[in-house]
Amino acid sequence: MRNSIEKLYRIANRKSRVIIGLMSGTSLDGLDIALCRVSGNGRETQVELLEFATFPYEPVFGRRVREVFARPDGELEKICLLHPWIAAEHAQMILQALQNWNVSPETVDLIASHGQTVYHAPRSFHDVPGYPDATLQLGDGDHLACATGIITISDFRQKHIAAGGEGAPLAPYGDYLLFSDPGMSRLLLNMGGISNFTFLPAGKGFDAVFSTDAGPGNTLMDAYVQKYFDIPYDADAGIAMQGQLHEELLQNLMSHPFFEWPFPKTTGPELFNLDYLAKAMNTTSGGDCIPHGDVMHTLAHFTVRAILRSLEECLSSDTPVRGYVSGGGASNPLVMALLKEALPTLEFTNTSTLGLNPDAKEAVLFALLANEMVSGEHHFQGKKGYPWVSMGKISFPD
Ligand SMILES: Nc1ncnc2c1ncn2[C@@H]1O[C@H](COP(=O)(O)OP(=O)(O)OP(=O)(O)O)[C@@H](O)[C@H]1O
Ligand SMILES: CC(=O)N[C@H]1[C@@H]2OC[C@@H](O2)[C@@H](O)[C@@H]1O[C@H](C)C(=O)O
Repeated sequence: MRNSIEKLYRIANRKSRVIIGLMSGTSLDGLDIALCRVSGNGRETQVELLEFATFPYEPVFGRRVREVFARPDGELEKICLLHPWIAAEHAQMILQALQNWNVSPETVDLIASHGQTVYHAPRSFHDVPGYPDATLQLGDGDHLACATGIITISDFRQKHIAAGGEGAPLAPYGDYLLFSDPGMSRLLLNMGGISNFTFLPAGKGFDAVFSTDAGPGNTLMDAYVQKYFDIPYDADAGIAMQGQLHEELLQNLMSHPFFEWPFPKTTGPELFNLDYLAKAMNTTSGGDCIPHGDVMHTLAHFTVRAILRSLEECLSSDTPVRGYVSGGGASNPLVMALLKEALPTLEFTNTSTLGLNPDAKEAVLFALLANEMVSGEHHFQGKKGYPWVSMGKISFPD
């Protein structure tokens, strides 16, 4: 153990570290693996993305995780079995990726593993008296460390909650370290299963940052076409484009108290799922016979309307700001067209114009959080819901 601590101390004191960042999202499509060279820390952090790949999951992964994913009745034994099993699956993918890249595991200093969120329950959602905000990610760090021989930092979200946050979004930490700009306010919008964004006011400190989950990104559209078309997602919004907006359904979708909850707030497929859609359709006149294309078109509007509702909190029409999108929703032409229509003065590009592959952004985030955990020297001024703390648990291979 002493050797491991001494090794970690040496890693912490080096000018740069080789860190593998991992992210597995709510679409359960695959594991993002980002091999990074991270230099410095705090606002002096520099990241070089050496390699990136998304390793697609075998169907068995999605099948097994979905037995508990976002389900309040998830069976304890399945959750227990998934924790080491997901870690073993991820370890195998990491070792395969390193082999593909001709990189020896011995040259990797740290793994930074988000794991797989299976349940996210902020108090505003679970509403169980006497219980705190809570979240659960599976894929145990000790198993990852033993299987790869690499010191592993994992389970980042627990410390965020312990220090006063809701466990998410964590993107603002990485966004602030890498992308805050003295001369231009920036909006980093991630449209994955759930949409979340970070607003970085020009030249301001971390305490001026605004970040929140906004609502469903792709998760409802994906779930709908998976159920009615047996396809993973509506590629290029082909189905949605054939439909039209059903205004009353959109109003009903937007009527949930979530959209009035105070900021920052977090959510997940625990709330935004097909039951949520069914309830909205049941309260819509003729809701049981809305054509699939109209439902999908309306869900695209829902994704954008939810984002706009949260943006009202931090953007005014005369705020000069540059927008950068990430997440698969950025590939949805209908969502992007509706965004641009609603925000005509906000030019959206993606983080590749800032030197970071948008597909790798979330995995790189966890590499940054691990870097701050082991080598960070700065405690930036946080604010309610955004504590600046070291996040993650350390697992040694021996
Ligand atoms: N060409 C496309 N047209 C429409 N939608 C697309 C396209 N490509 C990707 N998507 C959407 O992006 C999703 C995958 O993106 P991403 O990996 O960001 O989601 P995610 O893993 O759920 O992210 P997160 O974990 O942040 O929620 C797909 O399920 C789909 O909804
Ligand atoms: C509990 C959880 O896994 N939340 C995810 C999810 O996916 C997007 C959004 O909801 C975000 O809050 C978060 O992930 C990103 C990486 C974050 O923490 O910033």
